[in-house]
Amino acid sequence: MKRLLLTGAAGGLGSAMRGRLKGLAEIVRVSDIVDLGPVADHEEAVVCDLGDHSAVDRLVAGCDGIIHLGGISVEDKFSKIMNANLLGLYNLYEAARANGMPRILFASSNHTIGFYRQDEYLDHEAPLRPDGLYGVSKCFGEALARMYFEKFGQETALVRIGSCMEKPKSHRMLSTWMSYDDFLSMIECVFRAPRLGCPVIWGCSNNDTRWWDNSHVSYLGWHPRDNAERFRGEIDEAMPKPRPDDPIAIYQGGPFVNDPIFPED
Ligand SMILES: NC(=O)C1=CN([C@@H]2O[C@H](COP(=O)(O)OP(=O)(O)OC[C@H]3O[C@@H](n4cnc5c(N)ncnc54)[C@H](O)[C@@H]3O)[C@@H](O)[C@H]2O)C=CC1
Ligand SMILES: O=C(O)[C@H]1OC(=O)[C@H](O)[C@@H](O)[C@@H]1O
Repeated sequence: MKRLLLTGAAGGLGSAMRGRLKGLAEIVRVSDIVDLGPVADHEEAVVCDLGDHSAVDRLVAGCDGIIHLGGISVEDKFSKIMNANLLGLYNLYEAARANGMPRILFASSNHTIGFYRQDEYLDHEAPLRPDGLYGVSKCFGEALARMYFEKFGQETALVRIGSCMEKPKSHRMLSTWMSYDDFLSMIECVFRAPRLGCPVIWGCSNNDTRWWDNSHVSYLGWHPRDNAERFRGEIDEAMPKPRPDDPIAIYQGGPFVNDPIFPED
């Protein structure tokens, strides 16, 4: 691919993935609302608010693929979520429609289904059960992407990321963790597949205690290799196991189920 757009490139996951995308495209266009730091030879940097329609149109122009990580990534005031995750998504899909419909990988979240219990095993057809306004915004993103697929043929991978970070940080994340290497191999599969469609993909590694079934996307050939189980001893030593009646230990969304609705100023 000639030019791949990475939004949210200054964030936690964006900064971790940024350097790993070099082999995927000749140019990686990295974007965020904040400064992007030093720019490598194969990169071009664009500072842009996802809520700005014409700026997003310029951002997407000339791109052959989009990894969309930008947005509010935890529970927050609705006004903040609305700009980045609702208006921002609409702007991104309209820009894609106007610019040749590049394939999109959308960073959705396990918080679309956070109110399922940890003893339930889900497939992609499980009805949505978001655990907060942030989760609702990811449900919106998935629905918007689906509509652009049905109406216009725009392809998107709806990646319900569990916990993508260097290593799991809690007992819950022994189930939800996805390693950076596994995310990278998923990205490669998504952009190399001859046909993608608009599937939900559960974003977790090959964890012994995972809760999600990806068999419906076996056609993508993604085989996550890491397993959070190797961190169990470390987690057991670092923190007590939550009590079984603690919502953190009951619900797939973990601590997010306890978040309040944050008031506007
Ligand atoms: N890291 C994880 O385990 C998970 C991440 N995700 C999703 O993956 C994406 C990346 O996650 P993280 O890197 O952890 O989050 P993060 O909060 O570190 O990064 C998000 C980036 O989006 C940028 N951003 C926020 N509002 C913006 C706007 N209006 N215009 C342009 N950029 C804006 C922020 O400046 C930030 O750099 C997010 O969409 C998040 O919802 C979903 C599930 C789990
Ligand atoms: O559930 C989780 O662990 C993750 O889910 C998310 O959607 C968040 O963006 C991330 O900050 C959390 O760590």
